Amino acid sequence: MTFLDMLQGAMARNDSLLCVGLDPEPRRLPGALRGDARRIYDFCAAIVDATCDLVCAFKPQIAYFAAHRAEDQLERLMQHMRVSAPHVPIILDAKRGDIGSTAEQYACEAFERYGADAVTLSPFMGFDSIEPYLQYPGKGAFLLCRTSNPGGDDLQAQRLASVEGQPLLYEHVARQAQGPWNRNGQLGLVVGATYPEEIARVRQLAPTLPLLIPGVGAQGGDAAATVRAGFTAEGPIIVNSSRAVLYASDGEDWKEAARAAAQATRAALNAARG
Ligand SMILES: O=C(O)c1cc(=O)[nH]c(=O)n1[C@@H]1O[C@H](COP(=O)(O)O)[C@@H](O)[C@H]1O
Repeated sequence: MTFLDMLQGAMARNDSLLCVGLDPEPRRLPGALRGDARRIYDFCAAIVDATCDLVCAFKPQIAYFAAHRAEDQLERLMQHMRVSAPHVPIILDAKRGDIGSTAEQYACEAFERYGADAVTLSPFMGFDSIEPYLQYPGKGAFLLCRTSNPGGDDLQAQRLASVEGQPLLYEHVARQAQGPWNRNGQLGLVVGATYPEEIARVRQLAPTLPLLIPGVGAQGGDAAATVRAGFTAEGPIIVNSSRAVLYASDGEDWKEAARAAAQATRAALNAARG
C-alpha cells in the first residue's frame, strides 16, 4: 500500500487530521522514566498505544533518538507501530538533503532500515538530492517549504530574481513540488502552522499535495486557522503536535493526559473543517 493510501485510510478510520510527533527528550520524560535514555522506547510505545486511534500519522524525529544513541530503540518503535497501529503511516522526520550518492544512503536508512512510509527532506540542494527517495515506489517525501520557525524567513521569503514573475523561494519550492519534481506523485510539502497566510499561498500553488503542518501546540500555531488555510477536498493536511501531547502531564497520569491532549487537538481540527 502506498503512503497516500495509508494516509487516506487512517484519516477516514480515525476521523483525524492529527499527527502525533515522537520527540522523546530524556530529561522531560515523566515520573520514573525521567532522565533515562534507555526508556525512550517504553515512553514512545506507550504514547503510540494511547493515541493510535486518534491520529492520521506518527512522526518520529530522528535526532531525539540519535542524540541519545537510541537508534536501536527507534527500530523497535517502528516495529511496534507496525504491529500495534498497522493502519497508521509513519513519517520519519529526518530533514535530509545531500548529493545523490549520499541521498541514496539516507533513503535506504529511512525506507529500508527504519521502514518509514514517508520522510522529510530539505530541498535546498535541488532535484537530484530528492530523486533517490523517489526510487522507492509509493513512499512519500515532504519537502521543507515554509517552515514554522521565525528564521524560516531568512531564506524562504527571499525573492528569486532570475525566475519569471519573481516568486519567493518557498513559492518556487511549492511550484516545483506540485509540478515537474512530482514525477510519481510522491511529494508533499512542510508548511508551519505559525504562518496561516503562507499555508493558504502554498495551498494555492500546490492544490493537490499533502501538506505536513507542524507548529500547533508548543509553538502556538492556531489549529482552526491552519485548517481554514490548508484543508480542501483534494488537498489533505497532516497537522503535527509533539511536545503538547507528549508532555501533557509529568505525573502518573501522563498516558491519559497525552490521550486527552490528542483528543482535544483532533476535535479542534475537525471543528474547523466543518
Ligand atoms: O519537518 C518538521 O516536522 C518540522 C518543520 C517545521 O517547519 N517546524 C517543525 O517544528 N518541525 C518539526 O515538528 C515538530 C514540532 O514539535 P512541537 O513544537 O513540539 O509540536 C518537531 O519535531 C520539529 O522538528
